[in-house]
Amino acid sequence: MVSNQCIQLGQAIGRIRPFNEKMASLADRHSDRLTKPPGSLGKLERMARQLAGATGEMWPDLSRKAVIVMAADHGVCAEGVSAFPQEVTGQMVVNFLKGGAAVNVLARQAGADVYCVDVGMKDDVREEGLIRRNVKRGTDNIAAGPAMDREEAIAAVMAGVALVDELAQQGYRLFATGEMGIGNTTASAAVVSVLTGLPPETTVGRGTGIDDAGRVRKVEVVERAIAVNRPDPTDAFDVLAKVGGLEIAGLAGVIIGAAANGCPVVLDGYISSAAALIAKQVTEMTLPFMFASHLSQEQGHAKLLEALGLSPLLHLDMRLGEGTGAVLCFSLIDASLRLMQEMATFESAGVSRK
Ligand SMILES: Cc1cc2ncn([C@H]3O[C@H](COP(=O)(O)O)[C@@H](O)[C@H]3O)c2cc1C
Ligand SMILES: O=C(O)c1cccnc1
Repeated sequence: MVSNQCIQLGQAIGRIRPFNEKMASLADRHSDRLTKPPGSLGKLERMARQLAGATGEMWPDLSRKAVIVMAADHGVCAEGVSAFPQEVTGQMVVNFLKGGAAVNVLARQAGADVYCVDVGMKDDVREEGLIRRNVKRGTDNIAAGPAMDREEAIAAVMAGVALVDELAQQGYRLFATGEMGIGNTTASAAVVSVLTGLPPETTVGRGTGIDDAGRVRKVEVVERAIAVNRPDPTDAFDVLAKVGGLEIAGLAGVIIGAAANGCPVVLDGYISSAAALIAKQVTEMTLPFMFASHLSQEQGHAKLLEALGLSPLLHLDMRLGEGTGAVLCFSLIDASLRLMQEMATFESAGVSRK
């Protein structure tokens, strides 16, 4: 039976417009008329091209910006895969809502709003400002069986799509992906291993800072999760349901939703990029809307970005998550658009060229 959620997801995918090559070429042409050697602004120029092609506008107004922090818990924490206890997820969510986390500070600096979503937290947090879209009170332990069922995975994806639809209605045009979920680098590594074929030895990192022995255990846990669940790498929802997480699913939905609304979406670190791999698997049409913000210190992130065909803008040795790296790149996107709009051309400034 095809559920209502599946139909809505199909409709969202159907709304994604293909990359506008004509607008991208116009952006390139304009860029080459500006008072600089062609290509000398590097990725800032390529960004302007991609923004034009993705939005279908030469000068998109991306002044309204939102970072969506999807929060969820992970049953796999029972295997001792994180350096922090599970209750930190809920405690950090309260911190986000009070404005005290790193992502809040960086969002204030970037002129962006933070939206925190309970898509799968274990605790029923009722703090003011929390967007309550709980699909399941934490995943089950992926080392012993599936994280969730397929319907729950699709419902979490749709929670992300629907939220972006709402925010786009309110005028937001630029999104960043963020997350909070103790244990989520383990689920992300499992998703990445299944979808890329890379062994867990390559995709498993230290997350919040586990030691060598902890990492050996984490690799073994991811190997077991894949062996026990046997997810189908050609079926993104099977992968999400068997070895994923509710925030990873929610963020895949945010990415699909952004694309459906013609809005660029800036990816944060490892977990966000794992969600992007899911979105890419659902439809490659999401790819032109994605920007990779930074290269996380988390092992495997470089290979994951390679699998997405994306090149990170920043190398800051960060390994936090929450959306921090993505929000930092909002100012680079603003810079790219501003250069395109405000720089003089060779003609207008009377600067010679051959
Ligand atoms: C205080 C604190 C704030 C955080 N903000 C993001 N994360 C990050 O750490 C978690 C993933 O690492 P692991 O898989 O090792 O648990 C996620 O919640 C992620 O967003 C945090 C972690 C902690 C402890
Ligand atoms: O890259 C990330 O997103 C990350 C890395 C470590 C811990 N939490 C998040």
